[in-house]
Amino acid sequence: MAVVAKIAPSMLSSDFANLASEAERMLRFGADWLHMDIMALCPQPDNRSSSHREAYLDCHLMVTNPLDYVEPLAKAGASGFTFHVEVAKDYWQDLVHQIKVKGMRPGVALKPGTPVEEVEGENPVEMVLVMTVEPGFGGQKFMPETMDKVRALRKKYPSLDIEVDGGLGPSTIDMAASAGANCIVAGSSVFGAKEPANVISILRKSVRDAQQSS
Ligand SMILES: O=C(CO)[C@H](O)[C@H](O)COP(=O)(O)O
Ligand SMILES: [Fe+2]
Repeated sequence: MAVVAKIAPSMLSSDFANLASEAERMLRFGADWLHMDIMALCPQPDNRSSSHREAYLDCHLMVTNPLDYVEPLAKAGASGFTFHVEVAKDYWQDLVHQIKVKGMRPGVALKPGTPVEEVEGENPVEMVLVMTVEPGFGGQKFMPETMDKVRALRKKYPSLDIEVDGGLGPSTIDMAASAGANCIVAGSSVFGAKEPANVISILRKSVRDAQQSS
């Protein structure tokens, strides 16, 4: 069975002064997940409004000490916990275990220069995030050369969630979708659009079309 398309607007591009209503707006527009880029700020348990308590929070940890975030993020209601393998090379499998124990879905992120071999191991992750820009901020240019990694992962793991993050929008989605990505993070292309719902549906359609023609 094909993996399911998940469209995840990146809240990094949202209006931070109105985070709750921005989240609600995206869910209304058809977002499957809310992508939360965590650098220094960490959501506290009481910060979730009741209206989006059920939303899937796809947390992308861009921190050097992901282990310190397992407990607080679990308490805050994180759904997915994706950390960068580059900062946890010696203990990433143990970290995956701890994330699972806390009831979150573990994911491992790869910077553009990190090979897929870094995430092969005995304690399987539920998602691999292939960064399609250097991590750090929104609005950067998509790097097509990262698609080789998406293709290699999809070939080896037909039912793994493969996420792409950085520079995704209507003009780049077909490259990612045809390479085999099914979880699509999009910040500026969604939040900067006149009609975000249209962009979300274009992204989803591209993933579904690519799956049907593969
Ligand atoms: O992890 C990220 C940057 O490193 C983000 O998810 C970023 O917000 C993506 O934004 P855009 O879609 O505008 O490239
Ligand atoms: Fe991200």
